[in-house]
Amino acid sequence: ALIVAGSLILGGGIAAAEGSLPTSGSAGGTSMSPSYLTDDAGRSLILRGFNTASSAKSAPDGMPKFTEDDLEREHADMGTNFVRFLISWRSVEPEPGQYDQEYLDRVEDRVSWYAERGYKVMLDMHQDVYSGAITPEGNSGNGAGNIGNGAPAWATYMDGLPVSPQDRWELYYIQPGVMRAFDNFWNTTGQHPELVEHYANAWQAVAERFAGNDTVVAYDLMNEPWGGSLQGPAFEGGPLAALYQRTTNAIREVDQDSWVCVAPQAVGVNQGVPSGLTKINDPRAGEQRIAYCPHLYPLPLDLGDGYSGLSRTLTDATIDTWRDSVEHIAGNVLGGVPAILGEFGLDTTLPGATDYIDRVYTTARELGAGVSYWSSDPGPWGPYLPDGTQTLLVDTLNKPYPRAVAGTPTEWSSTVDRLQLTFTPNPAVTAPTEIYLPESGFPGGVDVAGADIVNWNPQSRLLTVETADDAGPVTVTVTPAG
Ligand SMILES: CN(C)c1ccc(C(=O)NC[C@H]2N[C@H](CO)[C@@H](O)[C@@H]2O)cc1
Repeated sequence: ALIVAGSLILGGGIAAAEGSLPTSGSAGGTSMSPSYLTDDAGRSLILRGFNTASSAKSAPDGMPKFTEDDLEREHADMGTNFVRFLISWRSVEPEPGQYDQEYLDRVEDRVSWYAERGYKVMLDMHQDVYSGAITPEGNSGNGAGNIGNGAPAWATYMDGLPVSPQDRWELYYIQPGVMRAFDNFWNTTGQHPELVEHYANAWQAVAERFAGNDTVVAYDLMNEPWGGSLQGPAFEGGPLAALYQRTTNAIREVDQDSWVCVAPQAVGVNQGVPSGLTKINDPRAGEQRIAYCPHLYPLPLDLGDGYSGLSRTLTDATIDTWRDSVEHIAGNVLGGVPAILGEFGLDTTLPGATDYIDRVYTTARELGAGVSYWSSDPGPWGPYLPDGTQTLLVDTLNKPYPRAVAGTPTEWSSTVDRLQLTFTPNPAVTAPTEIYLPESGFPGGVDVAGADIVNWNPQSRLLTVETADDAGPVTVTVTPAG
């Protein structure tokens, strides 16, 4: 089943995505007690940032149109601490078995921009519609494209099947040539067992470069997977899980510490349909460092009414079922792993946009999930228009949040001028808890109840606090100085 913009199109030869929306309550999941990625000091990370950037999809050099000054502005305006940074298989492995170290140098340069500002980076092996090589006009070079992107041309086997022009980019997914390219990649055809091997080895080459880099905290193995002729649990629990396991094993040969993030299939699950993803085992010693990275794009939002009226009601229902599925997959299926909302976003000019964004961040906060908003690219979806004008997103996102917690957070909430955090300190963590405070709510000094101030830096907007080790759950309340 192909779901696009308010309509459901049943594509021929495709098993409809299985699984029905849970009618009420949890989708069989148990409300998970959130777990978190941690930094080298052992602090629980609460990650807030952007996808950067869609412009990388068609760039010959694989880099986003995003400068260090752009990052400086984002950091100053919103205090973000995370990025889902788009990389591509075509750029990593331009020819079979040849890994482009100059491309990885360019990625490492960008990672250093984030490192200098205290960010964590998740590398996203991005694809949409398999590859730019699915159409001659869409392919600006070895799979760089703005219709499709991701796979290199040499890994794109359409077997001569057609790909005709489509009004909407999403519809290219069910074009015969694209379906075949995916079926060959997943080896559903039995003709190309080598492609998933190349994919896993390309990830190993990336992990080899960043294994010792503390800023790169996670690898998002595949963006919005599409199973071609295979859909739903048969795909997610079959070739998708197999690719994730093979790639995790390959990464762990060179990198024991980064989190491996696995995403469900996009169609259906982005819209709240329960995922059929199955367990991925982490061969590392100690705690499993697998994370779950779903996306959220409620279909009703595309009705054009934005987050208002019936569209809002249906969107809320979607968020509820989506949350149940996240709790079930992250909490039960994958074994109590952290979640990162890898993508969500909307046209900020739509009615109710601020309320929708707030609703999603509240859901993420309750799930203990990180968030990377789609996306930092200039335009009405993002924080800035092409002329640099701020959209409502900047003020909506620029709120206090705990960035790194010296223990396990149990709940937190904030308004522009108040933050409250309850957590159970971890005596093994000696680093202080770090909190971001926007200038709009904290123009001067700060008052802290429930903890001792270690430092307050009005330039970086970072407050650090510490609590007595032997305390049980502590509640820290931060307000502007009286
Ligand atoms: C038919 N298929 C497989 C399909 C259709 C639509 C999307 C989508 O809108 N995804 C949401 C956003 N995510 C990408 C980047 O990852 C953006 O281009 C989309 O707006 C995905 C898959």
